Amino acid sequence: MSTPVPTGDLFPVDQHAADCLAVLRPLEPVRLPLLQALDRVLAEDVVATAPLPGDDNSAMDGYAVHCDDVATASVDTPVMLPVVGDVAAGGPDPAPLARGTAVRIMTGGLIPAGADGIVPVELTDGGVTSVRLRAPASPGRYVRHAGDDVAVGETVLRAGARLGPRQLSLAAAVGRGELLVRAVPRVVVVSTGDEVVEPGGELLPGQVFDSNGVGLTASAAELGCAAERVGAVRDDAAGLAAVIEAAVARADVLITSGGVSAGAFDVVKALLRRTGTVQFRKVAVQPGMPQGVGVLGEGRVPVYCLPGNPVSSMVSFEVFVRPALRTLLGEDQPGHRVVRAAAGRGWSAPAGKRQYARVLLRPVDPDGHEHPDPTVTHLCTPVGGQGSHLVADLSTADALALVPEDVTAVVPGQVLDCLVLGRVRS
Ligand SMILES: Nc1nc2c(c(=O)[nH]1)N[C@H]1C(S)=C(S)[C@@H](COP(=O)(O)OP(=O)(O)OC[C@H]3O[C@@H](n4cnc5c(N)ncnc54)[C@H](O)[C@@H]3O)O[C@H]1N2
Ligand code: MOO
Repeated sequence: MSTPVPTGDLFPVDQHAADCLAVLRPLEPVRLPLLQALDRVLAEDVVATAPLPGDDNSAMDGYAVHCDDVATASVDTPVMLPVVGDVAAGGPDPAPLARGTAVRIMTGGLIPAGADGIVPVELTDGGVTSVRLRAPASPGRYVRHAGDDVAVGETVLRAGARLGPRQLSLAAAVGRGELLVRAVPRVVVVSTGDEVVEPGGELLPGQVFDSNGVGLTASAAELGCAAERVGAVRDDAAGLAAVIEAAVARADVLITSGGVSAGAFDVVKALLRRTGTVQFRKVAVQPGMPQGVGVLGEGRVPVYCLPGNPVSSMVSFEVFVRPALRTLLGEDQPGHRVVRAAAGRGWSAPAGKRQYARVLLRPVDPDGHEHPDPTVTHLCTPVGGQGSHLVADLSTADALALVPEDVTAVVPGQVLDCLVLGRVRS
C-alpha cells in the first residue's frame, strides 16, 4: 500500500482510492452455457472461427436467376423461365444454375453457382415448373454474401464486455455454446453499532434503522455482485470478531459500516487495526473522512471499512468501493461515469478536503447556447442539505459533484466534474 503524502494530517483521496484497488485479487473465471451467462462479464475474447453468414444465401423468397436472362423483364414484357428445382434454407448444396433456367429459392437458401440475382416471389406468378418473371434482377441484390457480417478471425466480443441478450445472441451466431465469464464476487456487508436495529421494527430512543446495510448491500447487488447483508452487530469486540471471521470465510469482499472514527466504542477500528493488515486513516474527503482498507484472513479478503454516517457510507461506496467491485467484476471500464456540469448557484466547501457534493443535474439547452464550453453538458445545483446524516436529500441526488481540495467556495457557473449516481454498467 502507498505511503501517505501529507495533506495536513489527512490522507490524499487518490491514494486511498488506489489502495482500495490494490487490495483486490482477480477471481477465477468460470465457463457457463450461454443463457446462464446473461448479465455476466466476459473473461475471454470471442473470435469467429467461420464467416457469418457462413455461405452466400438469399435474402428473399423468390427465384435465383442469371441477371442477364431477365434483363428485359417487366410487367408488360414478362420473361418465362423453366424452374429446375427448389432450394430451401438448410437444404443440400444446390447444383450450378444453367443459363436460361431458374430455381425457386427460400430466404436463407444457398445461392447456386452461376446465379447472380434474385427476383422476389411477389414480382412473379409463383410458378413451380416454369415461372413468369415481371421484373429484372440486379447482380448481388437480395444476396447475402458469406462474411458480410463477420469475417473469419474477427474478434466479435472482447473480454470485459457485459453480456446482454444481443451479445449472447452474437456468441451463439458464431457457434459458441459456452463462454468464459468472470465469477460473481460474493460481497458481505456488516453493519455495526449498538443503536442500529433491523428495519421494520420499533425504535427505542436513540436507535436507528440499519439504512447503511440496506443501501450498501443493494449497491453491490445492483452492480451484479452476490451481496449479503449481515444485520447490525453490537459494539462488542468478541462478537464482532466472530461475525467478521465467519464473513471472511464466505466472502470475496467484506464491507463494514460504522465504528471507524474516534469514539470510545469504535470497535471496527479497534479490532481490525490489531490485525496489522487493515489501515485506518482520515481521508481528505467530505463526506466520508474516516476510512479503513486492507485484507483479512489467509485468503487475504479485501475489506473496506466505511464510516457510519449514512451519507458518508453511501458516498464512500460510490467513490472508493464501486470502482473496486467493478474491477473485480472484470468490467473493462470500471471508472465512474463523469459529466461536466456548470454550477447553477454557489455553495461552500471545506478547505483541504475534496467535497463530493450531492447535486441535481439538468441538461444544458440542446441548442448549445447555455454554455460556451461544448464539453459542459449539464447544470448542477446542490440538493437541499449536505450534512452526512441527510439520507432523504441523498436519495434525490443525480450525481456527486467533485469540488477540488483547494476550493472553499463554488461560484455560480464554475465547471465541475460530476460522478453520475445509479445504475451504470459497461
Ligand atoms: N471526535 C471525532 N468525532 C467524529 C469524527 C472525528 O474525526 N473525530 N469523525 C466524524 C465523521 S466525519 C464521521 S463520518 C463519523 C463516522 O463515525 P463512525 O464510522 O465511527 O460511525 P458510528 O459512530 O458508528 O456512527 C455514526 C453515525 O451513523 C449512524 N449509523 C451508524 N451505522 C448506521 C447504520 N447501519 N444505519 C444507519 N445509521 C447508522 C450512527 O447512529 C451515528 O449517528 O464520525 C464523526 N465523529
Ligand atoms: O466525513 Mo463524515 O463522513 O462527513 O460525516
